[in-house]
Amino acid sequence: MTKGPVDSARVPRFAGPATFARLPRIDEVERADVAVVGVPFDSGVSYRPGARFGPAAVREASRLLRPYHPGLDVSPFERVQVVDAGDIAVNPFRIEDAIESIEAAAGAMDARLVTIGGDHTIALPLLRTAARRHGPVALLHFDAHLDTWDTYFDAAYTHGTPFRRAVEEGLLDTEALGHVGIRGPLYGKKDLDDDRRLGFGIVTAADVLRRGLDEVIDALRQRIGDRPLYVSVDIDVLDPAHAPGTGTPEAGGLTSRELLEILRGLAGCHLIGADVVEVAPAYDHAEITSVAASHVAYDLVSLLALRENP
Ligand SMILES: N=C(N)NCCCC(=O)O
Ligand SMILES: [Zn+2]
Ligand SMILES: [Zn+2]
Repeated sequence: MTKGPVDSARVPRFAGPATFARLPRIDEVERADVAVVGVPFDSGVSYRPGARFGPAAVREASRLLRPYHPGLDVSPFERVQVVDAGDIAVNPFRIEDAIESIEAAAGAMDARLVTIGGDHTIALPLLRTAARRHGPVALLHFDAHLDTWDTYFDAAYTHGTPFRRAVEEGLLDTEALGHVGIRGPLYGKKDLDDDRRLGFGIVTAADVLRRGLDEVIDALRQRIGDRPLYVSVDIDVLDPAHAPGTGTPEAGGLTSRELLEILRGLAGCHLIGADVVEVAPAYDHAEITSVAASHVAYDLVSLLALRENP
């Protein structure tokens, strides 16, 4: 038996403090299979700040989630024990310190994680934890941006650089790396050459439109196979119409429907962990972005729940 969310037929969903999907806190259960954890950290951003408030906004927006996922035909909270593990509290003034704390805290959690950011810097320590458990992992990275740049103002650890660092540290299986949703101006053509050299394949936002979802999903599944897979979702992969509340918005992005369908197309893959990052509520309107992020997180939890044996 699992302990599920607060019953919204008995306690109105707008009452009480918000845990993700109104799930129990980690201290309310004996063990957890899947934990949703927040990382309120945004000291690695290059433009608009504010993703430190992402975890709280996504939890608020997640009050309306319901326990059965018809697209994947699964009741994730019955199938496995899902909890809200609260926030990892990290140093907002020293990025390297914060990265170490995230790595330590994530490594100490005995559950598969869906992490809510926070800016994209946090993917690096999360990938370190994933690689320590599984060896180099396959990565699907949903984002408008490559995030394989080298440095900003000589800083190596920023939200534009986590995946270059991850390749350099040997955390990723370079046979199985994909970006999805890439678009927008770059600093130069070299950005793409560097990215390719690191091992990444790119499905652009235009590819999603032109090739269509089924073909894109097939190609991604072929590239990943049954390797241990980490999924990192920068909410700016969505068009600013679908996610205005983010720090580095780019026109011409995916719809939330497209993103959710691609995620559902990964059913059965060997997902081992995931994050949803870059929700900056101060730029949001009517919870558009945090609602989208809460559904993305729900789909990721559902994908993890589908595969009971991690
Ligand atoms: N990871 C996100 N969201 N953005 C990276 C943008 C880096 C830049 O300002 O060029
Ligand atoms: Zn981005
Ligand atoms: Zn990013």
